[in-house]
Amino acid sequence: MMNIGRRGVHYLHTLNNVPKNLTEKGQSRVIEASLTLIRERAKLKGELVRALGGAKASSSLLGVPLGHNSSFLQGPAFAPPRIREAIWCGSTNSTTEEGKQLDDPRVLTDVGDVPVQELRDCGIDDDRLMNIISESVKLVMEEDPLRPLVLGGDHSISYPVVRAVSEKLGGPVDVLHLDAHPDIYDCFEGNKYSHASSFARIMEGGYARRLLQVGIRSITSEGREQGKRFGVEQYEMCKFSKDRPFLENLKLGEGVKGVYISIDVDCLDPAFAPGVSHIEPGGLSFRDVLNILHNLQADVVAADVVEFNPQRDTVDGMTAMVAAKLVRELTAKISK
Ligand SMILES: NC(=[NH2+])NCCC[C@H](N)C(=O)O
Ligand SMILES: [Mn+2]
Ligand SMILES: [Mn+2]
Repeated sequence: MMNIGRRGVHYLHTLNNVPKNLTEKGQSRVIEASLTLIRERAKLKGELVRALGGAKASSSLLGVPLGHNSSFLQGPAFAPPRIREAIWCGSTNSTTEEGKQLDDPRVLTDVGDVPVQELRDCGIDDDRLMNIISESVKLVMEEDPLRPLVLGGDHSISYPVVRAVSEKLGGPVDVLHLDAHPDIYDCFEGNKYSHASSFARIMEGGYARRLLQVGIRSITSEGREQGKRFGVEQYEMCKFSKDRPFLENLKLGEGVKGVYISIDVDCLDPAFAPGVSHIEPGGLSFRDVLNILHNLQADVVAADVVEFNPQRDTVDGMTAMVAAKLVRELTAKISK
C-alpha cells in the first residue's frame, strides 16, 4: 500500500510541472464527481425512506476517511469500512438496546464515503477539502428526513461537519462532545485544521451555543484557558463520580436548532477501546457512555464517531465493534 504523507499527497511534486489551469479544471471535475455520487445516493435513500413513510428523522451514514490532521498516527483514515463491517457483523443482530431495527431503512441508510485520498491526490488542499466535507453533509441534510451520522476519520472532521449542520439549519446547535481531550488549541503544531483544534474552530464560528466536553483527562493550561474563553462546560474524569447524576440526565438543545453529538472513541478507557491513537488511561466505561446517551433528552440532528484507529486494534477487531455499537446506539437516538 502507498504511504500517506502527513500533509502531502503521493505525487504532488509532479503536479507542479503541469500548467495550473489544466490541474484546476481536472480538480473541479473530480470534486463535482465526488459530490454527484453522494448527492445521488442521498437522493435515492431519501426517496426510499419517504416512500416507506412514517419517519420523522432517519440516520444516514457518511464516511470521512481522513487521517492526515492527526498530530500522532494516521490510522483513523482506514476506519469507516471497518466500522460498517462491524455494524453488520453476524455475531450480533440488527436490534439496538432500546429496540430499534437497524435493517429498516427508515432507521439507517448509508450514502458512502467522501473520497478523501482521491481528492488529496488531485492536489486539493485542506481549505477546499473541508468545504467538500461540509458540502457532502449538506447534501445528506437536503433529503428530508435524512440526518448525517458521520464516520471518521480523525477529529478534525467535526469542524466542517458541525459548521455544515449549523449553516444548513440556520443557527447554532448544542454540542455534546465525549473525549479524553478538549481539542480546543488555537492552532496545534501550526495546523489550524488539526484534530486537536477542531473545537476552537467550531466555537469561533459561532456554530455551537453550548459545548459540553465529557471524559476529559488530558488537558493543558491552554485547553483550560481556551475553554474559559469560549464558555465551554468541561467535565473532567477526576470529578466524574460527582458529575455522574447530572451527566446521566442531560437535557440539551432547547431554544437552538438541535443537538450534535461528537464521540471521540478515546473518551472510553483503553480497557474498553484499545484501538485508538491516543491511549489515555482513566476513561469512561462503555456503559457510562450508553447511560449518558440513552438518558439524554434532545433532538439529535447529527453526530459523529471519530478517532477509531484500526491499525491499533486487537486482532479480533474489538474496538471496531465498540465504534460500531456507538454508531448503532447513536442511530437509535437520531431516528424517530
Ligand atoms: N482528537 C484527539 N484525539 N486529540 C488528541 C490531541 C492530543 C494532543 N497531543 C493534546 O495535547 O491534546
Ligand atoms: Mn478528539
Ligand atoms: Mn481524544
